[in-house]
Amino acid sequence: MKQADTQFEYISSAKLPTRYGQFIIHGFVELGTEQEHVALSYGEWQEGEVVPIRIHSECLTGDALFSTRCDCGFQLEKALQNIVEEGKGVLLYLRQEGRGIGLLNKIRAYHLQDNGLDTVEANEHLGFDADLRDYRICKYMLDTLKISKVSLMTNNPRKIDALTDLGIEVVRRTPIDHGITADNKGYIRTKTQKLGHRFDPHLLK
Ligand SMILES: Nc1nc2c(ncn2[C@@H]2O[C@H](COP(=O)(O)OP(=O)(O)OP(=O)(O)O)[C@@H](O)[C@H]2O)c(=O)[nH]1
Ligand SMILES: [Zn+2]
Repeated sequence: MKQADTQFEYISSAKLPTRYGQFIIHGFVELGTEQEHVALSYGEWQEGEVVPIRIHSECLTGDALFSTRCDCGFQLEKALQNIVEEGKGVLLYLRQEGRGIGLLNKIRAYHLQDNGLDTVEANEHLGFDADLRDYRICKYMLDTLKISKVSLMTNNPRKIDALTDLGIEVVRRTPIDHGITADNKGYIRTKTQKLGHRFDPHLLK
């Protein structure tokens, strides 16, 4: 599995038993920034087979601290469950906290949202674009795992475009609309209106 790239490097893999099933965790590093990313794989596939995947952007508050301010923690859990139900799949866990602005800037952005700005306005107020995420490492991770065709769990069309531009065939999109709560409905509405996310309008009433 060892392969090198000028920008990314695969480091190592190990068993990762979880509440949902027995995954394997694969570690990667982005050279230069030394940013560390992981992929969790489950089951087996042939080269050229369509594999269910989720690209999950780090959200410490939602993924680890049970926040209901966003839908991330719910989506993370549902993605792992879906993969196990399908019998195979991969979760790419990218360390792009706060859509790329980092944890502390996300807390600054949350503070601005507590005072009335929406998620996009808050980023802009802090001098950032609405979404700074870079998906190039996905191609390297998927190549390492011998995946060229995917069924992608997402509500975000930008992820489909990013993978397609990188040469990964997105054969289908599966919505992942779990975790809509009274605390995050407004945030999700803003994502649909300003960031192009797709949600069933009935879920946001
Ligand atoms: N800057 C900023 N980042 C946020 C905010 N709320 C959540 N995030 C980050 O947004 C990222 C998740 O992005 P989302 O827009 O929820 O979803 P997505 O990954 O684009 O799309 P899906 O695949 O459909 O989940 C994580 O990195 C979170 O930390 C916020 O108010 N401001
Ligand atoms: Zn979140």
